[in-house]
Order: sequence, then C-alpha cells, then structure tokens
Amino acid sequence: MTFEDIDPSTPVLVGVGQVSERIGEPGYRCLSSVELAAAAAREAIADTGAVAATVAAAVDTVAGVRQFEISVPGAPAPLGRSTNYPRSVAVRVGATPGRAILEVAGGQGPQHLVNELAATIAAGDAQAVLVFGAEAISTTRHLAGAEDRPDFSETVEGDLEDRGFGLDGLASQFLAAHGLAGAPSQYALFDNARRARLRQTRQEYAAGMGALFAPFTKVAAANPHAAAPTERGAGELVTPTEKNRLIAEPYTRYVVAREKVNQGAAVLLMSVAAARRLGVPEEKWVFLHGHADLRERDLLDRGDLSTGPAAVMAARHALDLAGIGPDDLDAIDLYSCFPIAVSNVCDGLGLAADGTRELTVTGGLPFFGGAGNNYSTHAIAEVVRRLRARPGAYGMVGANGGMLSKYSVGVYSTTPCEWRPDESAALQAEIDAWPAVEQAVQADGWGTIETYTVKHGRGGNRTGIVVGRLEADGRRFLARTADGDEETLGLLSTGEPIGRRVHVRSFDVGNRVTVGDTGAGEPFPDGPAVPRDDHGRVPAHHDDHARTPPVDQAGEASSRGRAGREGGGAAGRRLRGGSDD
Ligand SMILES: CC(=O)SCCNC(=O)CCNC(=O)[C@H](O)C(C)(C)COP(=O)(O)OP(=O)(O)OC[C@H]1O[C@@H](n2cnc3c(N)ncnc32)[C@H](O)[C@@H]1OP(=O)(O)O
Repeated sequence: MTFEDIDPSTPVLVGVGQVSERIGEPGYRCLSSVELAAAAAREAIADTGAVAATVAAAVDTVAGVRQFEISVPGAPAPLGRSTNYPRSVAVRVGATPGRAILEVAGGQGPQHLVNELAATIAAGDAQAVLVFGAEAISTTRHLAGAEDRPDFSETVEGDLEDRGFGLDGLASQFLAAHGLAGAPSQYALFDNARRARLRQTRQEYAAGMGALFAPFTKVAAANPHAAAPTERGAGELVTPTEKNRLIAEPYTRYVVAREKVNQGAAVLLMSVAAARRLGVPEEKWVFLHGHADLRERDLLDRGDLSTGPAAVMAARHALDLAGIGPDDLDAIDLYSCFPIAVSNVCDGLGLAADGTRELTVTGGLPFFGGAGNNYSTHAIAEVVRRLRARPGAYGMVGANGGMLSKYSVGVYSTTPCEWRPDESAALQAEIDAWPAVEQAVQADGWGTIETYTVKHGRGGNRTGIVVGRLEADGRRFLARTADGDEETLGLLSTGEPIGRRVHVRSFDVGNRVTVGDTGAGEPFPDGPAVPRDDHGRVPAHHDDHARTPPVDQAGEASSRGRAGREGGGAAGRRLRGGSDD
C-alpha cells in the first residue's frame, strides 16, 4: 500500500493538539473546560499545516468527551457549564458541523470515538471529524468558593446527539451503599485479588506497584502538560506518609489518578480525499492500523476479580488487525488510573511491567493527570506526535473506562493502510456468553473472602469492603464492615485476608461482614433500605463539594450523602460502615 493507491475514503489522523495550565504559574488564564477544549482544537487544526479557516469550515462532525461534571446525575458544576458543550467548542474554532456528539462517560471515550468515527469516515458518512475534550477541575475546585468566581455557563443552540451518562451496569445504589462508590475502592478490589493470585505479600506487591509507576513519574516530569511533573522513586510512591496518605488499600495517593487538572486535547480525523483537497501534507498523516472496543462483565458477575480479560482481548485484537505483536510497538500508552489497569494488560500481553518497557507516553493518570474521561485524547495526541517523528513505527493506545469495564484500543502508524473493520462484535458476544457468578444480594451466613479493600477517609475513618462467597452455596456477596469493628478491619489490614472465613448478615441498609457471628446480630434501627432489585441504577450525586467525578471515575467522596446513608442510634453507629473520605 502506498500513498498513491490508497482508497480516498480511508480515515487518517491529520492534526492533534494539547493545552494545559497550572494555577499559580505564569500564563495561567483561568480557562473553562470549553475554552481549554477550543484551544486544543485550534491547535489540532493548525497542526494539519493547511489553511486553518478552510480546515475548520470543512469539519462536518464534532464529538465531545464528557467532563466529570456532566458524567453523573446531579453532579455539581460550581462555575456553571455549557448546555451544548460540543457546539460551544465548534463555534469558538469557526466550525459549523452538521453533527455534534456528546459521548457517554468513561475513559475509553476518546479512543472509542476515534475508532467509531474513523469507521464513519470509511463508510463515506463524514469527511472531517474533530474529537476533543477538556477538564478544568483544578480551576473549578480552586475557585468554587470564591466570591469573584467566574461564570462558565453558556447556552448554545443546535442539534446535539447526547448519548447520556452510559453508566448502566457500572454504578448502582447497591454498590454505593456498600462503599463502592468511587473508583479507588473498586480498583483496589482487583489489585488485592491479583496480589493474592500472585501469592505476594503486601510489601512485595507494593514494591511492584512502585516499580511500575516510578518510570511514569519520569515521563511526567519531562512533559510540559503534566499536572504533577515530579519524578519519584518506587519506594516513595507506595510508602504511606502524611502527603501520601492511604486512600483505599493497597493504594496511597501517589498511585491514584489525579483529577485536579486543567487540560484539553483534540484530534482531527479526515478522509484521505478531504486531507488531499484541503492540502494537508502526507507527512502529517497517521493511519489507524488496528482498533477494538470491548466491554467486561459487570463487576459482581465476573468469574475472576484479579483480571480483566476483555481489555486484553481488545488489545490483542487490535494488534492482530495491525498484523503486529507487542514487541513491534515503539510507543505504548496504557490507561493508568490505578496500577491494575496497566498490569492487567501487561500480564495478558506479556509486556514487562518492571520499568524496562515504557508504558506511557504522557506520564499516566496519577502524574500527567487524569483529565476526567479525556485522558486518552492526550495519549493519542502524543502517540501521533511521536510516530510522525519515526515514520513506519507503530504506537498503541489502550483506553479504559468504568471499573476495568470498557476498553478501547487503537494501533497507529504513518505507514499507509486501508481501513480495516474490526471483529469486536463477535468477541463481545463471546464475553457476554461467559457465565455470571451467582449472587446473594441479601447475604447471611459464613463465607470466604474473595477480595477486599479498606478505604481510608481524610479524617482517619476506615471502611472495610469485602467480596466473598457463601459457604452454604458458593454464591457471591458484597458486604462492608460495621462502624468501629476494629477486629474485622484488623483482619483486612494485615497479612492475607483472602481465603479467610467471615460471617455476613443482611440488613435493610445492606450486608455487614464480621470476623465472628456476633456483633452484627442486632436488628438495624433505621435508614433507607438499599435497593436490591435494580443493580444498574446510578446514584444521583448530591454532594455540594466542588469535586465532581462520576461514579465511573469518581473519587471516594462521591458517595457522600446518597443511598446507603445510615440512620443514627447506637446500633446504627456500630453498623455504619464509615463515610467516604
Ligand atoms: C476509569 C478511570 O479513569 S477511574 C479513575 C477516575 N479518577 C478518580 O477516581 C480520581 C481519583 N482521585 C481522587 O479522588 C483524589 O485525587 C484523591 C482522593 C486520591 C486525593 O484527593 P485529595 O485528598 O483531595 O488530594 P489533595 O488535594 O490533598 O492533594 C492532591 C494534590 O493536588 C493538589 N491540589 C489540591 N487542589 C488543587 C487544585 N485546585 N488544583 C491543582 N492541584 C491541586 C495538592 O496540592 C496535591 O498536590 P501534591 O501532589 O503536589 O501534593
């Protein structure tokens, strides 16, 4: 395949842009997420090397990645927001697209949009597509309480293909009521299960997480767009200190996605025909050689909580389509909200995760910054930049959303290639046919711990969360510890809890786990009942705190004040599982 004989409908990435700003630094402009996305989009348009106004006018489709503050029902936006984010950005860059898309929540969004809209171009249904996203969480958090805070509200007319939150099966009042409202505690369950599978001690596993992420800090330190550009050693990353407090065991703050960022990124795709017509030089062109989008089973349905096979299948399929293996990749960016998101894919692909292989091009979500759902647009932009500098080399972006729930992959190169349809649908049917683990929504009796975490609130309060199997019939249960149950917290915080025997008891407010069958026996006095028949229902966000992540991507604070809030009284206090941080 050469540039001369390539099909004119072939999709090609022709422009990328990234912008960022840090509070307190020279040039800080207090930009809204719309302004950050627009600045990145302008950069992507200019990056084509063609006449900017002509390129902007040719954009027929815009697709916005959802910000955290519009990713969960009831999320606050203390500085206001646009009623039509994609068109707010389009107007600013001089585009008048016929189609405007607002993608569902989730970190897979950027790569998914590139995969989907490249297919749209290949089918002849679009010619020039601008994908963008941005977060101004740092600015919003900083100014939320200020008297002279800016107002980012705007009303923009025009059609909008709003795909909704897309949180079905990812978030529910049932999960939230048992402490699983935020991403750190959800992912901690997977890392602890992986540790037990590898038969490692806590110290050994922490050392591995440190070794995995220390090289990420080095990449971040060299990246002008990084939110936390500080190089740190492996030991420093995983040693709890006042600054590096425990968030959800085994995670300290340094190994958790950092959501306080002001970052925007954009990618411009075109058909080869449009790129030629608009005068985009061929040295700017980057082709999608492989792509895949797969969804894991819902958390409590998964057979093995130590691994996320759908993500690995997606990566393998994208590489297969490209006709290469992991060793052929020159640049890799694996989504890194928590260590397991990276090590799961490394385990599956046989990639070294000890620092000998670079696994991020940006610095990763804890150090570059977890730009809400939009992190991987930055990864794509950086991979494109690197591949242009190394014609013929391959790069891969793995983008993760939910609780290791959705994985989208792109394999890129400057080498021309025709559009290659993927077989994700057939693979998805295979995944969907895997048997779901039978659940005991109301769990009573003795059981065995399958995985666990202990969440640490800012004030020192702790909540233990256990996923286990009932001895009587092997059904899976979810439970949390009662308030002040130091004995059970002690079991969960030392040695190897996985495989240990515990007692679980159901109450209206949810399941409670103890090391013995006493203590959780009294009837619970009051408090709203936990919905048990609607696992897919997304809890509304009533937190008036400035932090806005959705359940999909949330910080631990996001369950405050919603389902699972328990009543008072002595027994109530004892049974209460402790608040989020
Ligand atoms: C699929 C997925 O992507 S899942 C992942 C989704 N993302 C998440 O869930 C986000 C998870 N992270 C979080 O919730 C939070 O970062 C937490 C809970 C881990 C820590 O939050 P906090 O306790 O509020 O952290 P804290 O504010 O104390 O410190 C974080 C850093 O941000 C800095 N910071 C605080 N406010 C701001 C601000 N407005 N702007 C920029 N930086 C800020 C602090 O100075 C500190 O910097 P340092 O690293 O130099 O010490």
